[in-house]
Amino acid sequence: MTTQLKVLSAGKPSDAGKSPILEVRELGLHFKVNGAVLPILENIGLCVQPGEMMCVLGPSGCGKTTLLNVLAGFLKPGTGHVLAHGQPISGPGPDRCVVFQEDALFPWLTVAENIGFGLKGKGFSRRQRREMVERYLNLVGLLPFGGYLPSEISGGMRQRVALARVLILEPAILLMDEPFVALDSQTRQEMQQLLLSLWKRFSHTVVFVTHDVREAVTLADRVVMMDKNPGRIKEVVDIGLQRPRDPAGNLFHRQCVQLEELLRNT
Ligand SMILES: Nc1ncnc2c1ncn2[C@@H]1O[C@H](COP(=O)(O)OP(=O)(O)OP(=O)(O)O)[C@@H](O)[C@H]1O
Repeated sequence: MTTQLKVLSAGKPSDAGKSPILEVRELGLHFKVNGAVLPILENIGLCVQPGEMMCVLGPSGCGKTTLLNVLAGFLKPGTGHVLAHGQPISGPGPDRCVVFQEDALFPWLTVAENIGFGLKGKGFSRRQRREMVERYLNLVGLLPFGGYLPSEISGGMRQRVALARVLILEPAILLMDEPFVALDSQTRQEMQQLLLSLWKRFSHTVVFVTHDVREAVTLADRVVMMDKNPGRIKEVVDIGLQRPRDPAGNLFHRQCVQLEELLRNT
Protein backbone atom coordinates (compact mmCIF):
# COMPACT_ATOMS: atom_id res chain seq x y z
CA MET A 1 0.00 0.00 0.00
CA THR A 2 1.53 3.33 -0.98
CA THR A 3 0.98 6.69 0.66
CA GLN A 4 -0.14 9.43 -1.70
CA LEU A 5 1.41 12.72 -0.61
CA LYS A 6 -0.51 15.85 -1.50
CA VAL A 7 0.60 18.02 -4.47
CA LEU A 8 1.92 21.35 -3.35
CA SER A 9 4.74 22.45 -5.60
CA ALA A 10 5.83 25.62 -3.85
CA GLY A 11 6.33 28.58 -6.11
CA LYS A 12 4.32 27.07 -8.95
CA PRO A 13 0.90 28.41 -9.89
CA SER A 14 -2.21 26.36 -9.25
CA ASP A 15 -3.35 24.08 -12.08
CA ALA A 16 -6.96 25.14 -11.63
CA GLY A 17 -8.56 26.19 -14.90
CA LYS A 18 -5.50 25.40 -17.02
CA SER A 19 -5.47 23.35 -20.19
CA PRO A 20 -2.73 20.74 -20.36
CA ILE A 21 0.24 21.68 -22.51
CA LEU A 22 0.79 18.00 -23.34
CA GLU A 23 -1.95 15.41 -23.49
CA VAL A 24 -1.68 11.71 -24.21
CA ARG A 25 -4.90 9.77 -24.76
CA GLU A 26 -5.02 5.98 -24.98
CA LEU A 27 -1.60 5.84 -26.62
CA GLY A 28 -0.52 2.48 -27.95
CA LEU A 29 2.62 1.74 -29.95
CA HIS A 30 4.30 -1.38 -31.28
CA PHE A 31 7.49 -2.15 -33.16
CA LYS A 32 7.81 -4.85 -35.79
CA VAL A 33 10.95 -6.96 -35.49
CA ASN A 34 11.57 -9.78 -37.98
CA GLY A 35 7.87 -9.95 -38.77
CA ALA A 36 6.88 -10.17 -35.10
CA VAL A 37 4.77 -7.41 -33.57
CA LEU A 38 6.16 -6.22 -30.23
CA PRO A 39 3.72 -4.17 -28.12
CA ILE A 40 5.79 -1.43 -26.49
CA LEU A 41 3.28 1.07 -25.08
CA GLU A 42 -0.30 0.29 -24.10
CA ASN A 43 -3.17 2.57 -23.17
CA ILE A 44 -1.06 5.49 -21.90
CA GLY A 45 -3.11 8.44 -20.68
CA LEU A 46 -1.39 11.52 -19.30
CA CYS A 47 -1.80 15.27 -18.97
CA VAL A 48 1.13 17.59 -18.33
CA GLN A 49 0.29 21.08 -17.09
CA PRO A 50 2.09 24.22 -18.30
CA GLY A 51 5.14 24.88 -16.14
CA GLU A 52 5.04 21.42 -14.58
CA MET A 53 8.16 19.38 -13.86
CA MET A 54 7.18 15.78 -14.51
CA CYS A 55 9.53 12.83 -14.13
CA VAL A 56 8.98 9.49 -15.82
CA LEU A 57 10.39 6.60 -13.82
CA GLY A 58 10.32 2.89 -14.51
CA PRO A 59 12.36 -0.26 -15.05
CA SER A 60 14.70 -0.63 -17.99
CA GLY A 61 12.86 -1.36 -21.22
CA CYS A 62 9.43 -0.18 -20.03
CA GLY A 63 9.21 2.40 -22.83
CA LYS A 64 10.24 5.69 -21.18
CA THR A 65 12.39 6.79 -24.11
CA THR A 66 9.76 5.62 -26.58
CA LEU A 67 7.14 7.74 -24.81
CA LEU A 68 9.48 10.75 -24.86
CA ASN A 69 10.13 10.18 -28.58
CA VAL A 70 6.39 10.24 -29.23
CA LEU A 71 6.09 13.55 -27.32
CA ALA A 72 9.03 14.90 -29.32
CA GLY A 73 7.29 13.90 -32.56
CA PHE A 74 10.09 11.49 -33.57
CA LEU A 75 7.67 8.53 -33.42
CA LYS A 76 4.01 8.42 -34.36
CA PRO A 77 1.42 6.80 -32.08
CA GLY A 78 0.14 3.41 -33.24
CA THR A 79 -3.21 4.09 -31.60
CA GLY A 80 -4.61 6.98 -29.59
CA HIS A 81 -3.78 10.68 -29.66
CA VAL A 82 -0.93 12.87 -28.52
CA LEU A 83 -1.47 16.63 -28.34
CA ALA A 84 0.71 19.64 -27.61
CA HIS A 85 -1.08 22.94 -26.87
CA GLY A 86 -4.33 21.14 -27.76
CA GLN A 87 -3.14 20.25 -31.28
CA PRO A 88 -2.09 16.79 -32.53
CA ILE A 89 1.68 16.35 -32.64
CA SER A 90 2.60 15.64 -36.25
CA GLY A 91 6.39 15.81 -35.91
CA PRO A 92 9.18 17.63 -34.09
CA GLY A 93 8.48 21.33 -33.44
CA PRO A 94 10.30 24.37 -32.06
CA ASP A 95 8.03 24.35 -29.01
CA ARG A 96 9.56 21.00 -27.90
CA CYS A 97 13.33 20.58 -27.49
CA VAL A 98 15.05 17.36 -26.48
CA VAL A 99 18.13 16.96 -24.27
CA PHE A 100 19.65 13.51 -24.70
CA GLN A 101 21.86 11.29 -22.53
CA GLU A 102 24.84 12.09 -24.70
CA ASP A 103 25.49 15.79 -25.10
CA ALA A 104 25.41 15.53 -28.96
CA LEU A 105 27.42 18.73 -29.42
CA PHE A 106 29.16 19.57 -32.68
CA PRO A 107 32.79 18.70 -31.84
CA TRP A 108 34.25 21.13 -34.40
CA LEU A 109 32.37 24.15 -33.03
CA THR A 110 33.32 26.08 -29.89
CA VAL A 111 31.08 26.12 -26.84
CA ALA A 112 29.70 29.55 -27.84
CA GLU A 113 29.14 28.44 -31.46
CA ASN A 114 27.32 25.31 -30.27
CA ILE A 115 25.03 27.40 -28.06
CA GLY A 116 24.30 29.90 -30.82
CA PHE A 117 23.92 27.34 -33.61
CA GLY A 118 20.12 27.11 -33.48
CA LEU A 119 19.72 30.89 -33.72
CA LYS A 120 21.04 31.02 -37.27
CA GLY A 121 18.43 31.76 -39.89
CA LYS A 122 15.99 33.06 -37.26
CA GLY A 123 16.37 36.73 -38.14
CA PHE A 124 18.74 37.79 -35.35
CA SER A 125 21.67 40.07 -36.14
CA ARG A 126 25.20 38.86 -35.41
CA ARG A 127 25.33 41.22 -32.43
CA GLN A 128 21.99 39.99 -31.05
CA ARG A 129 23.19 36.40 -31.38
CA ARG A 130 26.42 37.22 -29.58
CA GLU A 131 24.55 38.89 -26.71
CA MET A 132 22.10 35.99 -26.39
CA VAL A 133 24.93 33.45 -26.39
CA GLU A 134 26.73 35.41 -23.67
CA ARG A 135 23.58 35.53 -21.59
CA TYR A 136 23.08 31.77 -21.79
CA LEU A 137 26.79 31.05 -21.25
CA ASN A 138 26.44 33.08 -18.07
CA LEU A 139 23.21 31.35 -17.03
CA VAL A 140 24.86 27.92 -17.16
CA GLY A 141 28.07 29.17 -15.52
CA LEU A 142 30.31 28.83 -18.58
CA LEU A 143 31.10 32.45 -19.46
CA PRO A 144 34.90 31.93 -19.42
CA PHE A 145 34.66 28.84 -21.64
CA GLY A 146 32.90 30.18 -24.75
CA GLY A 147 36.01 29.74 -26.90
CA TYR A 148 36.73 26.15 -25.84
CA LEU A 149 35.96 23.10 -27.95
CA PRO A 150 33.70 20.37 -26.46
CA SER A 151 36.75 18.07 -26.21
CA GLU A 152 38.46 20.64 -23.98
CA ILE A 153 35.78 20.71 -21.24
CA SER A 154 34.38 18.13 -18.78
CA GLY A 155 31.28 15.94 -19.26
CA GLY A 156 29.29 18.07 -16.82
CA MET A 157 30.27 21.24 -18.67
CA ARG A 158 29.26 19.63 -21.97
CA GLN A 159 25.80 18.89 -20.55
CA ARG A 160 25.58 22.55 -19.47
CA VAL A 161 26.30 23.50 -23.09
CA ALA A 162 23.65 21.03 -24.28
CA LEU A 163 21.14 22.63 -21.89
CA ALA A 164 22.03 26.18 -22.93
CA ARG A 165 21.82 25.20 -26.59
CA VAL A 166 18.17 24.25 -26.25
CA LEU A 167 17.17 26.90 -23.68
CA ILE A 168 18.37 29.70 -25.96
CA LEU A 169 15.62 28.64 -28.38
CA GLU A 170 13.08 29.35 -25.60
CA PRO A 171 11.02 26.19 -26.07
CA ALA A 172 7.81 25.91 -24.07
CA ILE A 173 8.58 22.25 -23.40
CA LEU A 174 11.85 20.54 -22.51
CA LEU A 175 11.99 16.78 -23.04
CA MET A 176 14.96 15.31 -21.18
CA ASP A 177 16.08 11.69 -21.59
CA GLU A 178 18.32 10.78 -18.64
CA PRO A 179 20.50 13.80 -19.38
CA PHE A 180 22.68 13.48 -16.28
CA VAL A 181 23.08 9.69 -16.20
CA ALA A 182 26.72 9.69 -17.34
CA LEU A 183 27.84 12.23 -14.72
CA ASP A 184 29.42 11.56 -11.35
CA SER A 185 27.18 11.96 -8.35
CA GLN A 186 28.33 15.46 -7.32
CA THR A 187 28.16 16.87 -10.86
CA ARG A 188 24.76 15.25 -11.28
CA GLN A 189 23.44 17.00 -8.18
CA GLU A 190 24.86 20.32 -9.41
CA MET A 191 23.11 19.82 -12.76
CA GLN A 192 19.82 19.02 -11.00
CA GLN A 193 20.08 22.27 -9.04
CA LEU A 194 20.99 24.20 -12.20
CA LEU A 195 17.97 22.72 -14.00
CA LEU A 196 15.71 23.66 -11.08
CA SER A 197 16.99 27.24 -10.99
CA LEU A 198 16.52 27.65 -14.76
CA TRP A 199 13.06 26.10 -14.55
CA LYS A 200 12.08 28.48 -11.76
CA ARG A 201 13.29 31.38 -13.85
CA PHE A 202 11.77 30.41 -17.23
CA SER A 203 8.76 28.30 -16.14
CA HIS A 204 9.05 25.95 -19.09
CA THR A 205 7.35 22.57 -18.89
CA VAL A 206 9.76 19.68 -18.33
CA VAL A 207 9.27 15.96 -18.95
CA PHE A 208 12.34 14.24 -17.51
CA VAL A 209 13.07 10.53 -17.92
CA THR A 210 15.15 8.95 -15.17
CA HIS A 211 16.01 5.62 -13.55
CA ASP A 212 16.95 7.34 -10.35
CA VAL A 213 14.40 7.67 -7.55
CA ARG A 214 16.34 10.40 -5.70
CA GLU A 215 16.64 12.40 -8.91
CA ALA A 216 12.88 12.13 -9.42
CA VAL A 217 12.12 13.25 -5.85
CA THR A 218 14.62 16.11 -6.16
CA LEU A 219 13.05 17.41 -9.35
CA ALA A 220 9.45 16.41 -9.87
CA ASP A 221 6.08 17.93 -9.17
CA ARG A 222 4.67 14.55 -10.20
CA VAL A 223 6.30 11.21 -10.96
CA VAL A 224 4.81 8.92 -13.58
CA MET A 225 5.72 5.36 -12.61
CA MET A 226 5.68 2.99 -15.57
CA ASP A 227 5.35 -0.77 -15.69
CA LYS A 228 6.73 -2.99 -18.45
CA ASN A 229 5.73 -5.64 -20.98
CA PRO A 230 4.09 -3.71 -22.45
CA GLY A 231 4.90 -0.24 -21.13
CA ARG A 232 1.99 1.34 -19.28
CA ILE A 233 1.39 3.76 -16.46
CA LYS A 234 1.28 2.05 -13.09
CA GLU A 235 0.74 5.11 -10.93
CA VAL A 236 1.17 8.87 -10.91
CA VAL A 237 2.61 10.10 -7.63
CA ASP A 238 2.34 13.70 -6.48
CA ILE A 239 5.51 14.87 -4.78
CA GLY A 240 4.16 17.19 -2.14
CA LEU A 241 7.49 18.41 -0.80
CA GLN A 242 8.15 22.13 -0.49
CA ARG A 243 11.00 23.61 -2.55
CA PRO A 244 13.89 23.88 -1.99
CA ARG A 245 13.87 20.24 -0.98
CA ASP A 246 16.11 18.84 1.69
CA PRO A 247 17.58 15.52 0.50
CA ALA A 248 18.58 14.75 4.09
CA GLY A 249 15.05 15.33 5.41
CA ASN A 250 12.61 12.68 6.63
CA LEU A 251 9.87 13.53 4.14
CA PHE A 252 12.33 13.31 1.25
CA HIS A 253 13.46 9.91 2.51
CA ARG A 254 9.89 8.68 2.93
CA GLN A 255 9.01 9.73 -0.60
CA CYS A 256 12.05 7.88 -1.97
CA VAL A 257 11.07 4.73 -0.06
CA GLN A 258 7.56 4.92 -1.46
CA LEU A 259 8.82 5.18 -5.04
CA GLU A 260 11.43 2.46 -4.54
CA GLU A 261 8.69 0.15 -3.31
CA LEU A 262 6.57 0.95 -6.36
CA LEU A 263 9.56 0.39 -8.64
CA ARG A 264 10.37 -2.96 -7.01
CA ASN A 265 6.82 -4.12 -7.72
CA THR A 266 6.92 -3.29 -11.44
N1 LIG B 1 13.50 0.75 -32.87
C1 LIG B 1 13.13 -0.29 -32.10
N2 LIG B 1 12.81 -1.46 -32.65
C2 LIG B 1 12.41 -2.50 -31.88
N3 LIG B 1 12.30 -2.45 -30.54
C3 LIG B 1 12.63 -1.31 -29.94
C4 LIG B 1 13.06 -0.16 -30.68
N4 LIG B 1 13.30 0.85 -29.80
C5 LIG B 1 13.04 0.35 -28.58
N5 LIG B 1 12.63 -0.93 -28.67
C6 LIG B 1 12.21 -1.78 -27.55
O1 LIG B 1 11.16 -1.07 -26.91
C7 LIG B 1 11.21 -1.30 -25.51
C8 LIG B 1 11.21 0.04 -24.82
O2 LIG B 1 12.44 0.71 -25.08
P1 LIG B 1 12.78 2.11 -24.44
O3 LIG B 1 14.16 2.47 -24.85
O4 LIG B 1 11.70 3.06 -24.74
O5 LIG B 1 12.74 1.74 -22.89
P2 LIG B 1 13.31 2.56 -21.64
O6 LIG B 1 12.32 2.41 -20.56
O7 LIG B 1 13.65 3.94 -22.06
O8 LIG B 1 14.63 1.74 -21.33
P3 LIG B 1 15.97 2.20 -20.58
O9 LIG B 1 15.53 2.67 -19.23
O10 LIG B 1 16.77 0.94 -20.51
O11 LIG B 1 16.60 3.28 -21.40
C9 LIG B 1 12.45 -2.13 -25.24
O12 LIG B 1 12.04 -3.48 -25.11
C10 LIG B 1 13.27 -1.96 -26.49
O13 LIG B 1 14.06 -3.10 -26.73
